[in-house]
Amino acid sequence: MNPINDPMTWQGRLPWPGAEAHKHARGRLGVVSGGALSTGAARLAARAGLRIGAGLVKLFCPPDAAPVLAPTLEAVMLASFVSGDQLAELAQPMDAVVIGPAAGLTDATAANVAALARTGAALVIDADALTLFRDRPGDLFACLDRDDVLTPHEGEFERLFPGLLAKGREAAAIEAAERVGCVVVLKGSATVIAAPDGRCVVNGNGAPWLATAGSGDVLAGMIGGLLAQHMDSFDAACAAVWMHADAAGRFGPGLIAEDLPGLIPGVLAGLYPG
Ligand SMILES: NC(=O)C1=CN([C@@H]2O[C@H](COP(=O)(O)OP(=O)(O)OC[C@H]3O[C@@H](n4cnc5c(N)ncnc54)[C@H](OP(=O)(O)O)[C@@H]3O)[C@@H](O)[C@H]2O)[C@@H](O)CC1
Ligand SMILES: Nc1ncnc2c1ncn2[C@@H]1O[C@H](COP(=O)(O)OP(=O)(O)O)[C@@H](O)[C@H]1O
Repeated sequence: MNPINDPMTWQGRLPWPGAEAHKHARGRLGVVSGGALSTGAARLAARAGLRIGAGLVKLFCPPDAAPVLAPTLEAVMLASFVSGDQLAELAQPMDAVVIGPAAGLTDATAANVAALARTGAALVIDADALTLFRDRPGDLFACLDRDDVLTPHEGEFERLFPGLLAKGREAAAIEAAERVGCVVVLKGSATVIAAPDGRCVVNGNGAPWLATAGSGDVLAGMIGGLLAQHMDSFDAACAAVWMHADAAGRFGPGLIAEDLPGLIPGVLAGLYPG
């Protein structure tokens, strides 16, 4: 049995802006959007990344999505790309990038993952960017390094690591993290967070209100927002998972994913040492 995800273990390493902070110094987060009919998930992730403290958040979208996204955005910035190479160019200045939420199960998404892996950004790989590699998981694993974070639910985990869940969720997450060489967040009512060096914790403040469409997209943005602020990937995953659940618990019945980013300031205030 691995330890419970205890804020005491990461609270002291949460990133807070110093007096001399400016937005670029706080950390830049990119989020890749799907096409015109699939922009909501990336917007949820982007807003969450901004709320958790990334100084600048930019959505990267295919050209058809730009006129859909532009009228919906305020603080979140926007740029469009036509190829993986162009996405990599846009992502080059980013400290972290989230890809997967409603990205599309397409060759273009696979090419975008490979292109992002060529940048220095830490990656959060979620949803479609996991599922699309079900028949060729090695192609995804070749793109990863130890700063990156995979965020599968059990269905997505089984697609990448067939049969591994039979060992139990904790053992499965630990073995998966060792295999891929990055942090694995196996989501569920008791989310397991495992690092390639064998660290593993189980989240204990899970709230069933999170069982609602889009809540995983918000979590991906929260992890990305902490990675963008140069938090260690395992700490970032642990902190985001706990804060995500704490936010849901504060709201309770009726929660929808759109509510979560606006609850982050209250959660942060409870952790702020100042
Ligand atoms: N606002 C937006 O725009 C949103 C957009 N979204 C985007 O939509 C796209 C498709 O999303 P999706 O939900 O259809 O895909 P996925 O979650 O793979 O489910 C497929 C099947 O997997 C299975 N399954 C097994 N275990 C499971 C588990 N623990 N949790 C969940 N499922 C589990 C289950 O099979 P079943 O149990 O029904 O047999 C299920 O039917 C994707 O791009 C996503 O990012 C969403 O994020 C929502 C908000
Ligand atoms: N019963 C539950 N108790 C606690 N957390 C849950 C429960 N069900 C889902 N969650 C959390 O909600 C999120 C759902 O993410 P995901 O399945 O990726 O949804 P989506 O793709 O709709 O965003 C995960 O963080 C998961 O841990």
